[in-house]
Amino acid sequence: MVRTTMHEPLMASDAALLDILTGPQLVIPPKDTFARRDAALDPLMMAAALATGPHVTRNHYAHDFFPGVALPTDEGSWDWTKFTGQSADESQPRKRLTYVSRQAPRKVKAEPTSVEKANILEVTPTPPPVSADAHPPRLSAASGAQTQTSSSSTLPPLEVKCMARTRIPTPHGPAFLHIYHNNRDSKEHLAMVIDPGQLVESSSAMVAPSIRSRSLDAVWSASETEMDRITRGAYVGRLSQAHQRASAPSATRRIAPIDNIPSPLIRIHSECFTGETVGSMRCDCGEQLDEAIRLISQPITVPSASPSTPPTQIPGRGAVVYLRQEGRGIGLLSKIRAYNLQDLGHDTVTANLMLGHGADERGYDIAVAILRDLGLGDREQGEGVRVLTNNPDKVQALEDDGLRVVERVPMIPRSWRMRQAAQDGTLPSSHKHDEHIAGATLIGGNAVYGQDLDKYLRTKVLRMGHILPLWMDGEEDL
Ligand SMILES: Nc1nc2c(ncn2[C@@H]2O[C@H](COP(=O)(O)OP(=O)(O)OP(=O)(O)O)[C@@H](O)[C@H]2O)c(=O)[nH]1
Repeated sequence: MVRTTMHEPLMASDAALLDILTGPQLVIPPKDTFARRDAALDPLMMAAALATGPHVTRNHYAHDFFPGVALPTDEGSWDWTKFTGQSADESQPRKRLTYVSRQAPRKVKAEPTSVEKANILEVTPTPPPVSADAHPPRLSAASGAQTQTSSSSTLPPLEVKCMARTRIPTPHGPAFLHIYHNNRDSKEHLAMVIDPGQLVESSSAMVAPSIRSRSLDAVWSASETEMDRITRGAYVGRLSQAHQRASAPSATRRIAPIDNIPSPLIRIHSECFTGETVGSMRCDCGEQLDEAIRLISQPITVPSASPSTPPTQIPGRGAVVYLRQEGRGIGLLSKIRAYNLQDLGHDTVTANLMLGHGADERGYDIAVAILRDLGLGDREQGEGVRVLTNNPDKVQALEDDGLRVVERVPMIPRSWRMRQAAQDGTLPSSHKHDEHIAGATLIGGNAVYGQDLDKYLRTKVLRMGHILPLWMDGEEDL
């Protein structure tokens, strides 16, 4: 990779560059250390070096060189500062390097390193101006939503900013996908806002307040045009060739709960590539994402104030916040390793512990900040929320991070609900075989049954305290 041509021998400067990239310490060499060759390779390599190493946060995947390892706990493999390349026995050859990607466990990286602290302190006081097409590393306090809580006193207040929003038609109805940036990690966390009332152009038709991002609707720069705003999604009504109206910045306002209208329904969902993208039945994540969008999209019946007037129906409203914390925060690589341990007979909690991780390493402060930006669940201003989850620890964590939760709404696995209905004799015969449809955990799918899935659901109830009536052995066959 370092050679300029296939047959050219490794130059001294190449070797020095390689040492920097693979060495135990990140040392930035003085300018002009290396003789310039023929390509923009050095800046690229230096960028690669800067993007790895001890300053990565726990949310970054680190791509770097290590001795080949079997388990992440071996040889301090997550901690490249421990690797010297030298064997204890000087007569032995240097250890061979392999190229790997991994994520440090939360408990190790939650405390920022000195380099991280320096970066944070250096950038935060003077945030760069934000333009519609720029992706700023830090956010402007004027347009970003801040949380009051900070996981560490050394970190600046958490800020999130919605960079773009667009309409997504789903099998359950329309939604607005919002992409968020934040000043804690480099991931693009998402929010699916379900509020089809917003697609109606006349505001008089809206009964409930619109769920809109304050940071998206804010003015980002004096020079931004109406087209800049519309392109990033700061528009009202439904966008079409005939209708293009930019939104006005929304002042921070108190959204009072409206009489009789239930608080918005929300779900905080953590990324699961296997369950959501390839329909893995080792977990229920794909189904839960789909079920959350379906449940939030259900029309809401609003009882009338007087017994003589019939109830009215309004469109469903709420949001799914989608956090990029794969595998309960341990990352896809560790999750895949955990699956192999599960195939050896361990359950998901034990497998995590065997790999040196906690049972659950997720955090919810970014989700709470995103909801606050959407005017949801804010203790001071905004509506309380009803949260779709079976996990009482998640509710507690959300409340600790400042979310106003007014109700926990359970999510019953579709296969358990269907088997219950079959047992009660209330299952329509046309549904009898639906739960075996291949790939049915994917969006818009149906109930699906599998032994791995059942084992996972039972672990959640028996080992993780999820609040679900347990479907007992021997009752699974329809
Ligand atoms: N470590 C690990 N993570 C898993 C496994 N299966 C699914 N996940 C991850 O678990 C996360 C979902 O968390 P769950 O524990 O299923 O559910 P929850 O979010 O705590 O609770 P609910 O709100 O009721 O769904 C996703 O990020 C998945 O990628 C597994 O076997 N091991």
